[in-house]
Amino acid sequence: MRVKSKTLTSTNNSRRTRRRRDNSNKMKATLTTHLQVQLGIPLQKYQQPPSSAAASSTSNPASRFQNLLDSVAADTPHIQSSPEVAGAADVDVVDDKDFILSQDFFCTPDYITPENQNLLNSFDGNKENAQCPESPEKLNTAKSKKRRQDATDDMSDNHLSPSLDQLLMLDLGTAAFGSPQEMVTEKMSIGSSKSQSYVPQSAVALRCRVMPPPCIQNPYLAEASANVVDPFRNQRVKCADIFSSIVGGDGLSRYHTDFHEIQQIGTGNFSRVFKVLKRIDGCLYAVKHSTRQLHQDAQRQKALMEVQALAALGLLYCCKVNCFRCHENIVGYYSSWFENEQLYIQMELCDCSLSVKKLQKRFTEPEVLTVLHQIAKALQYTHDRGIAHLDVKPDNIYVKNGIYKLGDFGCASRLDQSLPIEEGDARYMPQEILNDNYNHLNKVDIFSLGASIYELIRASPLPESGSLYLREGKLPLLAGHSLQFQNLLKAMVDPDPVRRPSARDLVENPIFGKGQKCMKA
Ligand SMILES: Nc1ncnc2c1ncn2[C@@H]1O[C@H](COP(=O)(O)OP(=O)(O)OP(=O)(O)O)[C@@H](O)[C@H]1O
Ligand SMILES: [Mg+2]
Repeated sequence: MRVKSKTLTSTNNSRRTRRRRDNSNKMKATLTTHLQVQLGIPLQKYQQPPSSAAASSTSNPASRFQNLLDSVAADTPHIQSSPEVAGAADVDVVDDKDFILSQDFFCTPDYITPENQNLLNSFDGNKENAQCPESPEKLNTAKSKKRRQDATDDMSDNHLSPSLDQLLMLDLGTAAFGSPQEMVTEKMSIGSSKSQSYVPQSAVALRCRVMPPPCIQNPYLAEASANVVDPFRNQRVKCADIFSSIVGGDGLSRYHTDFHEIQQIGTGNFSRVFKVLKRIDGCLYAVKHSTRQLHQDAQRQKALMEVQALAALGLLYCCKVNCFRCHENIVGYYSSWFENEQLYIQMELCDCSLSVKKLQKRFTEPEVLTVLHQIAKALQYTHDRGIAHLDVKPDNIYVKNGIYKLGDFGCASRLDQSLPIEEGDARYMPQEILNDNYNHLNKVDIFSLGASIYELIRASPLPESGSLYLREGKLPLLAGHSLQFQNLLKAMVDPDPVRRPSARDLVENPIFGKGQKCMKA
């Protein structure tokens, strides 16, 4: 009985082994097809018959690829779902992590796929140095650290053809940010390879996705959460340095990955603005990016102030619909990032600005009253939150579907003077700010709005240095316009900022009757 039982077991085992081999072969065929599609190269040459695979040397890349296929096939759940196979004593034990890592590697997500497929071109099974990926989980910590160091050396030796191990070496696991020494090593490896190969950049950028950049306090938000605990702060700061300087190198552009550029729609003194289509949601946006590279932290921080002001104002929590919405008269803000040392800002797309040079049209009184009322509402909202725009002018007023919106918060500052003040376009600035009197920054915006409205009525640009008449509060008679309107405009450009109406006064002025409130451009 005992012998018979043994014989039966042995027969069952050999049947199981055969069935397992059949299943494995089917699985391998499927995987090969799948990998061929992923890699875009024929893989037959890397495969060997099962018998020779076992005998071949582990240093042979072809056999390592075969082993990889074997491992995946043996570890695939639907094969193991058979209790017979699952229970077989002679099944090769394959670490789950191998499968996940291998698949992660081959199914590289699109956002890290380099535009130039050099990596895949370098994947040549005939080359001695092309090694199959090895799970870092199987390596002890010391080995893992050594591999990182080795790879740094390797990259400088062979930067044009990084091996698969090098790519995997820059793992996304918990060891992503280890000791400060490791970070230094990382920085060196990035620095040395930056101009030569994009692959390390991709890998490091991936790390930065794992360890996001620092949380920056928004100075425009009164209730800014200064006490928020950031457990990764020290590590984040190091990461942010790398992030801001390397992202946007060859083949790794968030702008080009996420957006399709349609056309340039504007140019400012410091930036260019493009109409873009966001690939993932199919919607149109405006993306503004600085023309100059921002090499220094101070430059970056200054540029960021526009984003922070826009974020503090361009988002409004709407209880009715229980979501964030833009203020109707402030250009909507979506997102921002650094790329190639330039700041990118994704905004609501508007139809055009009220630039007098571009529009070349004379506004009627009802039309300018609509502009005045809507931008006064934007300013009331801005001033109520302790912020001054400081660059109100027709170029920075956009129109979308008949709604006027205030944009370009590049000069925004706090009314309490707690932030540096940089006045905007001199043509629209009142005398007091040119004399460095910053006590009534909200009234600076009122003067600039008055000067802008005056320009829209005249349909010709103000002189470069601004209108002396306006600064002295001397408004030329505006033929064909009501006295009520002319008096309001005169009050807005009063040389004494205290006597100028506030944004709230403007919004509530009886000149904007019921009809005016509903009127669109
Ligand atoms: N969201 C938008 N939708 C449509 N057009 C826009 C948008 N943002 C900017 N523009 C266009 O781009 C031009 C330049 O933009 P912006 O004023 O923000 O740049 P800037 O460099 O800060 O300008 P400035 O010279 O005023 O400092 C605007 O005058 C406008 O014509
Ligand atoms: Mg502008």
